Amino acid sequence: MRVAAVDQGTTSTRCLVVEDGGKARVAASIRHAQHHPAPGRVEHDPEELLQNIRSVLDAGGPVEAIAIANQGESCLAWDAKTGKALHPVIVWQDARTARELEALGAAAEARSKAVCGLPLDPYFSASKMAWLLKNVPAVSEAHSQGRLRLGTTDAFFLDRLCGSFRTDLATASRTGLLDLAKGSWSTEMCELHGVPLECLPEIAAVDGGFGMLGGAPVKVSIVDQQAALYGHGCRMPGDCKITFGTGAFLLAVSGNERPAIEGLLPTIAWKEQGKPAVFAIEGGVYDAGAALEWARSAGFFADVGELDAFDGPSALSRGIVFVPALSGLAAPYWDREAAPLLIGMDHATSRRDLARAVLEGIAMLTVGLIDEAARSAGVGKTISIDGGISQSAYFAQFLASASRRTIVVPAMFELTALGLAELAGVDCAAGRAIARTFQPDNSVSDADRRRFTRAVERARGWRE
Ligand SMILES: O=P(O)(O)OC[C@H](O)CO
Repeated sequence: MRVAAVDQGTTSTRCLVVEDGGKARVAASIRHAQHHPAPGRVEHDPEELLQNIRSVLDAGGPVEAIAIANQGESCLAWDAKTGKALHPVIVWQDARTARELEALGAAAEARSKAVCGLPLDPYFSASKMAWLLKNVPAVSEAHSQGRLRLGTTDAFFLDRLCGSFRTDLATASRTGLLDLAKGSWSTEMCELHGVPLECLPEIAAVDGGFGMLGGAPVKVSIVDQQAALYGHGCRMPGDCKITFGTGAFLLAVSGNERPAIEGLLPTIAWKEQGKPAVFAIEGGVYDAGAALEWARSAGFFADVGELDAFDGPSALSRGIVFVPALSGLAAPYWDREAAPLLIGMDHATSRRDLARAVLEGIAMLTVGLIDEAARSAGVGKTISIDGGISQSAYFAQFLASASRRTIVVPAMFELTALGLAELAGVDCAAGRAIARTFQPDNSVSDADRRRFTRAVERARGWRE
């Protein structure tokens, strides 16, 4: 079978054509514009994303099936009659609704955690959809005329491309509106946020079938992180992956019951037709690749090749610490007021020390996620990682040593696409070879770990 696996992510839209045996080729990859209309706001042009999906699929040529991954919590409003978007996509990184959520108070947050497993953070779609209704006249007008559709980007793409106004259970679990126990939209959460339930898409299994596109069925639709979890081959409770993209996202399979956890989040890993939903625990670092991009623009390094190896003891062990809280701190802190912190330099500190501190800071925030995951639900001794930063041998070794776990890097770079193809029925087992393995050594001490924790405490609440 030949499947076009489309990864519509935060920064680009990619299409890989994957065949049985896991043989994959990148057909096309197109970057799209990031719009920052005001501080803390991040938007995408929905028509640009749609056009990019069409273009990368065209480049892929004829296939027997299509599978699409979406960028998670990013969402928008559109007109049911014309299909026209009524506002740009509000991207998952966008924090414009922080105040509104704070005003909802602690009792509301406790209900949100109980019903959908998520805190009241602007990261999730619910408050973004509410913002659209309250602040965009075209959206409230469409609502009063019964023409409004609200959804994550997948529902918009599928509606426009295949005439199928649907989302899947895994993506729905990222909105803050899903009743995790029932697997359906929660009336209580919709009322809490002021999101009209009747404007939301129907919820399907990830392989529920989403209509036809260019003569091929869209067999699979799912969040990119969950697709990557599947692509890493994680199936059993404790199997864990971390993807280092714009942010860093840890997911660990937890089984068929909602995991009882604190700090990290229960989420749906996937739900295949005729099978029970599989749960995962999830934790994110808002800025991973994004922090590295910032470090590059600040002149800490010029080329990623410079980040593969460093001499001598870590920056952290020498007291030079970077906390990459450019967008605040996500799990387990949920602190949008945290700010980036770079501390511990002296007259001898070099540009290279700073670049190294940035890498180590990203790794240390991720170690915090691993520790939390291990505390609450269990994480195996081996963790599989992917994404841009995973290619730095220094980073992977540091992560292994700091987390006290074996870190493996698969040979296949495109794990999201691999997961999509597998969910669509392509046999990819042969494509899942491990390229590199990093065993923990004693280069990161308990004192180093405590030092980083102290730096995080200093970074918190700065933007108050
Ligand atoms: O598009 P990515 O790869 O940056 O992933 C986005 C995440 O799903 C956001 O939660």
